[in-house]
Amino acid sequence: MFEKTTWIKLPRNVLVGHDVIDDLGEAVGELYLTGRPLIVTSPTPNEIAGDRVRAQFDDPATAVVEEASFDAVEELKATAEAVDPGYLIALGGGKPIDIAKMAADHLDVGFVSVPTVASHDGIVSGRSSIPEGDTRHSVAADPPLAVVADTTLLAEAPWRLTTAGCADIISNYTAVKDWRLARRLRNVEYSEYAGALSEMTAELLVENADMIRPGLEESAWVVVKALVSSGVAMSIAGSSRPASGAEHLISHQLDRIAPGKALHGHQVGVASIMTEYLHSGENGRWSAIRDALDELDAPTTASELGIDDAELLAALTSAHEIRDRYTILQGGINEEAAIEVATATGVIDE
Ligand SMILES: NC(=O)C1=CN([C@@H]2O[C@H](COP(=O)(O)OP(=O)(O)OC[C@H]3O[C@@H](n4cnc5c(N)ncnc54)[C@H](OP(=O)(O)O)[C@@H]3O)[C@@H](O)[C@H]2O)C=CC1
Ligand SMILES: O=C(CO)COP(=O)(O)O
Ligand SMILES: [Zn+2]
Repeated sequence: MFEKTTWIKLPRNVLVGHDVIDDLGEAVGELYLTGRPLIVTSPTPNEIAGDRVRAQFDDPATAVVEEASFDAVEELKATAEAVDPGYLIALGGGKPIDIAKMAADHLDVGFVSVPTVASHDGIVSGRSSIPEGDTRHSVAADPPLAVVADTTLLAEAPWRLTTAGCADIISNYTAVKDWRLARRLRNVEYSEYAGALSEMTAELLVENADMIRPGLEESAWVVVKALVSSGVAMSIAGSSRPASGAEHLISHQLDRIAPGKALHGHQVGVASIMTEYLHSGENGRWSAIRDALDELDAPTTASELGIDDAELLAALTSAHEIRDRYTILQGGINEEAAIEVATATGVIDE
């Protein structure tokens, strides 16, 4: 008997464009939500756009979060108990969006994502990534009911955050390769639809790389649409598999070994150059991934990440230990092989 059930949760309204933050009230109105909103933001986005958001709602409450942590989620839930919101609006980068996403899930209310930076695909996905001690937990939660991404604001945000978003998308190439490998060798459930969407998203971004430049609204548009697509691929898959393979394992290890040194997207981009080499060898597409990252001003070496060679090699050789996810690094890579891949790809100097 056919017993599979598919349950795909996706945003209902996705609004991307010039000054669309002023249409947030209308976009939320179409969701038939009731009650007052609790706006979850962090200091800079609150300063930049908080008043524009608040002006569109009756009796909004605001919570400003300073850090991404499980304590911050609990504090937000306590604030929500006091203000009794009908739904949450997350305004900012990954930090307030992840916290609001997780708190909304616990409170059983909806949330709307209003990203002010295009730094990674978590701004639209159904996953929160919350650090705890030297570990990072990737927690499943419902994706946003709506995403309102104002390209005017996103184009003005720091360029390095946008290049990190681009690199997070480019890493989808190797994430999908790892997923297919896991299907072949471990019979892991695989979605052709999600895999193809994720790969096509990376392809489109690379094809448009020459028009992704600082300060250009068109660039913000291309990047945020790619992030939305990647989030949709994860929602279809019901996991982060289409966008997170061995390159993400290496990045998660770097977060433990060298915390705070580089952005998530930049780490997964550099790691992706190496995992592509491991998949396809010296004549594979690793140099195309490196060139695409370079064209987008994203780092391609450990030193550009601000990470020293020993830290990179430690992350590479221990990445397989942190999660039960079959990838090209299954069983681990030894020190000699790690040096070989890192030097052959130019990630560390010979
Ligand atoms: N869910 C997922 O799948 C993933 C989640 N993450 C999580 O996301 C977080 C990192 O994401 P990131 O977006 O970098 O986080 P932040 O929310 O910390 O934003 C990055 C920085 O940009 C500032 N900022 C926000 N908007 C603007 C703007 N328009 N102009 C200028 N500055 C702005 C913030 O200011 P301020 O300091 O005032 O907030 C902050 O300093 C981490 O907590 C990480 O764990 C990472 C990868 C994947
Ligand atoms: O960053 C992500 C996808 O780009 C989320 O992946 P993780 O599940 O590894 O946290
Ligand atoms: Zn990522």
